[in-house]
Amino acid sequence: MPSLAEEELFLPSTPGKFKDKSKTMHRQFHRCFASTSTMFLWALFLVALTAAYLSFQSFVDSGSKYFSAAWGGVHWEKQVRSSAQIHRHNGFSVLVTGAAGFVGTHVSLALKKRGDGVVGLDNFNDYYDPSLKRARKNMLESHNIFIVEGDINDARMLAKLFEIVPFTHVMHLAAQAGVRYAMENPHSYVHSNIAGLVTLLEACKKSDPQPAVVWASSSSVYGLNEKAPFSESDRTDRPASLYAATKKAGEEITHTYNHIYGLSITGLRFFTVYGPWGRPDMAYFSFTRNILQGKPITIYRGKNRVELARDFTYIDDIVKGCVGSLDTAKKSTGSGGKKRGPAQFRIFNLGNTSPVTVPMMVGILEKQLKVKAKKNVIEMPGNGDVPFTHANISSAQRELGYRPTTDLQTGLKKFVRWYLSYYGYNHGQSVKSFLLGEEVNEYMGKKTEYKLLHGREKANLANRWAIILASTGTLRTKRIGRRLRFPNIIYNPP
Ligand SMILES: O=C(O)[C@H]1O[C@H](OP(=O)(O)OP(=O)(O)OC[C@H]2O[C@@H](n3ccc(=O)[nH]c3=O)[C@H](O)[C@@H]2O)[C@H](O)[C@@H](O)[C@@H]1O
Repeated sequence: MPSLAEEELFLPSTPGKFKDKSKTMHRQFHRCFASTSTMFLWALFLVALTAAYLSFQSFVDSGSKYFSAAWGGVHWEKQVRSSAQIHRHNGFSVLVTGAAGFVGTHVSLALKKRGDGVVGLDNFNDYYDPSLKRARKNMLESHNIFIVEGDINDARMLAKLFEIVPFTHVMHLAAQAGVRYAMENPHSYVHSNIAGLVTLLEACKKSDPQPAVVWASSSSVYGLNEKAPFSESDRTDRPASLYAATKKAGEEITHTYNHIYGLSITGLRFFTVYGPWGRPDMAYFSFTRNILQGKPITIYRGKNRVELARDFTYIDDIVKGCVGSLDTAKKSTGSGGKKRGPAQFRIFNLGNTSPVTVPMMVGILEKQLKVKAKKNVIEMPGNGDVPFTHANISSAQRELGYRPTTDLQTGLKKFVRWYLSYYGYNHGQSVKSFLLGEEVNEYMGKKTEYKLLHGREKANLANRWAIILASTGTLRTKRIGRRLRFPNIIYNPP
C-alpha cells in the first residue's frame, strides 16, 4: 500500500473542495515530516555547496599565488591605468608581454617615447639572470612604464587587465626562448609558447574592443630549409628543435584565432637579435663574458668543417620592424568572442639580409674587447641548431617600411659599450678606459651612492663626471674633464 506521502505525490496540485479531516491531520503530520526532511536535505545541500565554493576559492587563490600574487588592488589598477595613458594624437595603448625581456624592453621604450600608452607584463622567470630583467624593469619605470608581474597563463589576471584598459594592440614577446635549452626543459616551451599563447589569445578574443596582435615568431621555423635566402612562403614544416616547433605551432594557433574570431594577427620571424640589454644565454653575450673573464668559448662547426652562420639582426632594426607592424596592423574585426568579418593575417621575416659566420662574429668581439678568445672548435652537437639563417625581407620592406641599417660590426660595438658600462670593471681596466682610452686622466676617488641614474638631468653630470657602474651597487665617480661625452644610461642594480 502506498504511504500517504507517496499518495500525495500523485494528488493534483489543486486539491478538491471536500476533505476527510482525520486523513487531513494524518496527511499534515506526514507533510510536516516530509517538509522537515526536505529542509534537512536542502540544508545539507547548501552546506555542501558552500564547502565546495570555499574549497574552489582556495584552489583559485592558491593558483593565483602560484602565478604570483603581485597583481590586483586599487593602487595596482591606478598604476596600470596611468601607464596605459596615451600622449599623442591617435596613439595606441599597447600591452607588451615579456616587457622585461630583451626585445620587450626596447619596444616598450620606443612606444612610450613616441607617446603611446604601454603596460608591460612579465613573469621574471629565472631562465637567465633575473637581476638583468629587474634592471630593465627599473629602467622602464624611470620612463613611467609599469610592468605587471604575472604569467601569460594567468587568465584571471589577463581578464582584469583587459577590463581595466581597452588595449588597441598587444605586442606579444613573452616566450621561452633559446634553441638548445629545449632539450633540457621541453615543458617550459609548451607552457609559455603554446599554453601561454592560447591563454593570451583567449583574453584578446573575449575583449571588447579586440586588440590587434603582433607577436614574436622565429627564424628557427625554417628548420632544415636549404633554400636561401629564407622567404615567408618557404617550407616551415621541418623544425629542427622543439623551440622551433612551438613557434611554428604558434603561427598555426594564431591563424585559427584570426579565422574563427577575427583577431588581427602579425607574426614576426626574428633572426638572431642582438644588442645592448641583450639575453645572456645567446652566443655573442656569453662569448663576451667568457672572453673578458679569460674563459674558453666553444664554437660549433657544421658537417665537413663548414662554419655556422647567422643573419644577426641589431635590436634597433628589430624595434623599427615591431613598431612598423603595430602601425600597419588593421583592427581586429570581432568583439566579445564574435567574428564580424575577415581580419588581417600577416607573417614577416625581420632579419638583416647579410649572414655572418660565428668565427667572424668572434673576431669582431675580440677586436672590440681588445682580448683574444680561447677557442674550442667542436662539431655541432645534434641539439636543434641549424647551419645557417638568411632572411629575405622584401615583404617587410614593402609593407612595413622595414630597412635594417646596422651591420654586425657597428651593432657589436654598441653592445660591448653597453656590456662594459653595465657589468663594470675587467682585467683591472675601468669601463671608462675601455670606452675612452687615454682620456681618463684624473681620479677624484669619490664614492657616491645612487639609486638610479638615468635621463637628461643626470646625464648632464656627464659634462663633469664619468660615473662607473660597480656591480656591488655602488657607483664610483671619476673626474674626467669637460670634453667627454657620457653614456646616457647608467643603472645601479638593486
Ligand atoms: O633567430 C632565431 O630564431 C633565434 O635566434 C637565437 O638562436 P640562435 O640563432 O641559435 O642564437 P645563439 O644561441 O646566439 O647562437 C648563434 C650561433 O652561435 C652558435 N653557438 C652557440 C653557442 C655556443 O656555445 N657556440 C656556438 O658556436 C650557434 O650554433 C649559432 O650558430 C635565439 O636564441 C632564439 O631565441 C631565436 O629564436
